[in-house]
Amino acid sequence: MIEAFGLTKRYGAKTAVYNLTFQVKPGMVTGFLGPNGSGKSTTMRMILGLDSPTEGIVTVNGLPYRRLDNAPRQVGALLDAKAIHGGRSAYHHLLCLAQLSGIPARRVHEVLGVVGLQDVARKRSQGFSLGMGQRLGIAAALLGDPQVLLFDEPVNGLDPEGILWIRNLMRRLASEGRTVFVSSHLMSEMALTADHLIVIGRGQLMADMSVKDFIAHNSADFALVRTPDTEPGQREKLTAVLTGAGGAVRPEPDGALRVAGLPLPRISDLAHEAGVRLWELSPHSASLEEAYMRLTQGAVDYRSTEDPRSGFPAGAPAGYAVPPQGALPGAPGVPGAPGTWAPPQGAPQPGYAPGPGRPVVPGQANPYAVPPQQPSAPPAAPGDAAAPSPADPTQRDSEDAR
Ligand SMILES: Nc1ncnc2c1ncn2[C@@H]1O[C@H](COP(=O)(O)OP(=O)(O)OP(=O)(O)O)[C@@H](O)[C@H]1O
Repeated sequence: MIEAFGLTKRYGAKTAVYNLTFQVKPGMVTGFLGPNGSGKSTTMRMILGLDSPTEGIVTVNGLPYRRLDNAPRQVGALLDAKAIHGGRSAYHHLLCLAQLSGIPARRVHEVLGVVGLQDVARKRSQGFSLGMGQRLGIAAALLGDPQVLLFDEPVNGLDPEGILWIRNLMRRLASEGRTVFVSSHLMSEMALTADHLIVIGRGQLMADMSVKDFIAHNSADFALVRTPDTEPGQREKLTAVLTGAGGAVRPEPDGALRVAGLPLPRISDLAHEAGVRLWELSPHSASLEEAYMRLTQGAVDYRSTEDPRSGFPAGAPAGYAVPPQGALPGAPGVPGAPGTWAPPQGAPQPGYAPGPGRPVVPGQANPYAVPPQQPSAPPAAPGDAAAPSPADPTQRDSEDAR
């Protein structure tokens, strides 16, 4: 059992965690959710005695971590999977940890098997992929066969198979009666893994309830209603009618209306009576992810803004400029249709910008342009639509530990 009472942590003027009181009970997986910078890692560090609370207290099995007798046998944690001596093999890394806590060497073999790293156990961990590093961190957490386990973002960098494996592992550990506390940004993942949720925003408690209750409170049904785009007055008319009938109506960014509190046949009848034509009337359920976003939207520290692309023309988003129709061999003749043409492989064209998202400015020297290799190819025409972005260069680490 983990118990926090009035837990507060300040770093100078910054309050990272404020007055948190909660319990993490044994026999279940408790998800610890919050946006970036909301104080999850700080809370976990305080639980593990790596940071001292400014105010309040947090205990594990009734005592602050630093007062626990042979703490690694009672509490296991994955905090930062990269915090490993890269020159050591997985086996030696775990053996060192085991020796420090009086854990027998045979346990190292056991946990290597549990996390599926037995075949690479003698390899230096600096060559490990992100997923292998996570597995090694989890092996270290399991080493002392502890009753209490903390995992900070354990699915980071894992592929779908790895995520499923972690989910099953957490559930199994909880079913053995252990206390399992897992932080994540991903509501959707926690909905599948956790029994209970603790949600924080800007360091403060926002929800502490079972996943079942969270779903019951937050996944309200609603209807999406769309009137003809060509008749904007219809949308306003329908909004007034539905609101008057007791519906909660909210405009969606794409022009549809989101209507809660009225059944679909009633919406249809009301629209018919008001003489409003409908292009769409469809049932929906708010996802848990949406409910979580709604809950925490006032507590998000980092918000993106639109990219105004000042000085760049509209319609040339990807760094390719489509030349005039028929100008290049192999280009299908679809003039000006974005996303229908890609340059032939191995033949960069004028105006090609290496890397996604670098637009081309017609009439200006393109600072990213590769010098033309085919002098006969014509320059990009101003206002031409762009072809699709180059392939996403990001690639997942291969997960060779399995
Ligand atoms: N050592 C520190 N010194 C100063 N500020 C800190 C320190 N550690 C954390 N913070 C600040 O405290 C706040 C909470 O950080 P924390 O890392 O606990 O959040 P988090 O929820 O784990 O974020 P993420 O999901 O991005 O990992 C942040 O604003 C962070 O910048």
